[in-house]
Amino acid sequence: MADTAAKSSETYMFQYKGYNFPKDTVTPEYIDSLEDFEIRDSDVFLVTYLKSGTVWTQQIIILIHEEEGSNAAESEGSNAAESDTNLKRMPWLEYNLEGQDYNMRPSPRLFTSHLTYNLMPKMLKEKKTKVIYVARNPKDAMVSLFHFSKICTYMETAKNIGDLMEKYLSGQVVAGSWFDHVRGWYTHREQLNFLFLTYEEMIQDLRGAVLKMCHFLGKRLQDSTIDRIVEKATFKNMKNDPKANYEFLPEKAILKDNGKFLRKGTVGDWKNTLTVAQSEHFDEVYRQRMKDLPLKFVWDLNEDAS
Ligand SMILES: Nc1ncnc2c1ncn2[C@@H]1O[C@H](COP(=O)(O)OS(=O)(=O)O)[C@@H](OP(=O)(O)O)[C@H]1O
Repeated sequence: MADTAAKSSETYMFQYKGYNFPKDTVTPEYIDSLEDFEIRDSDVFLVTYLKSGTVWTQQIIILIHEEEGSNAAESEGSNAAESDTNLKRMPWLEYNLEGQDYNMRPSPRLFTSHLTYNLMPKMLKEKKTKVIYVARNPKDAMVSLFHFSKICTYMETAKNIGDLMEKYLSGQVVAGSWFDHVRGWYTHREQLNFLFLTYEEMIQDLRGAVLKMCHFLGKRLQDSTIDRIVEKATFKNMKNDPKANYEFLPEKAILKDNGKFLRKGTVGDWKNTLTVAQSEHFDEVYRQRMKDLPLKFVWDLNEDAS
């Protein structure tokens, strides 16, 4: 057994305020400091649970803001911060990997976060700050995590999907429970300036999702600009986009064994991974945990949301 697999979960993460942080990436003091982090009306937060389409939506939000500048001129793209990676342009609130002083960033500041609602800056609900929350059906998010755990240096490598599933369903993985994350954000949506999207609707209608985001962000872009954003956000193009594919991260920070952040980008890959019994067990837990939330997900592109 590989060294990494033999290590226990505690070697890789620590629990703080109900959330599981990867070890050595952040301190409790920094997380505490976020409570009073000064939010601006013009800030935009993208919030997701792990493996739910974060870097994809991040690319779209960045492009919407950059292309806005080039809209009138109908140019071939924006020159704004062209050399910067998406990580630099839209950093994680909780993992300040670039060591930026967030207070010094010019508006509008774009942030990414995997945090739960209760860990976010408390000013969030007092401001007009825009929050885009993207959720993915949890079977696919778990399968994505399963593969990611094999290439991610800050995570315990999953022994097998059954073992990961037990941990996933009880929230003993990085970022804690999918159920708690979605519930925490969804139930506070009316107190926030909030757009809820799903990974699956982005797969089914990427242009429609880009338009929804433009509308929410108050950006009126020309059709040709929207087309350009959609094109730059396709799986194929993002995979080859060095500023968006996260292959720029040094191995010690995240990816090992030449692992790819953009793996498959589909809906329903769980069907290739879970046994029928595992899937039924997942469904049972899902039914219990979600029974009072009016959320529906697409689990298979040939079926309606349920
Ligand atoms: N453009 C595009 N189109 C479709 N799918 C995409 C795209 N970009 C990223 N992805 C897929 O999103 C999954 C990674 O999720 P996250 O970005 O949330 O990962 S992370 O939590 O920030 O580590 C991961 O899903 P899986 O392929 O199922 O593993 C990525 O492939």
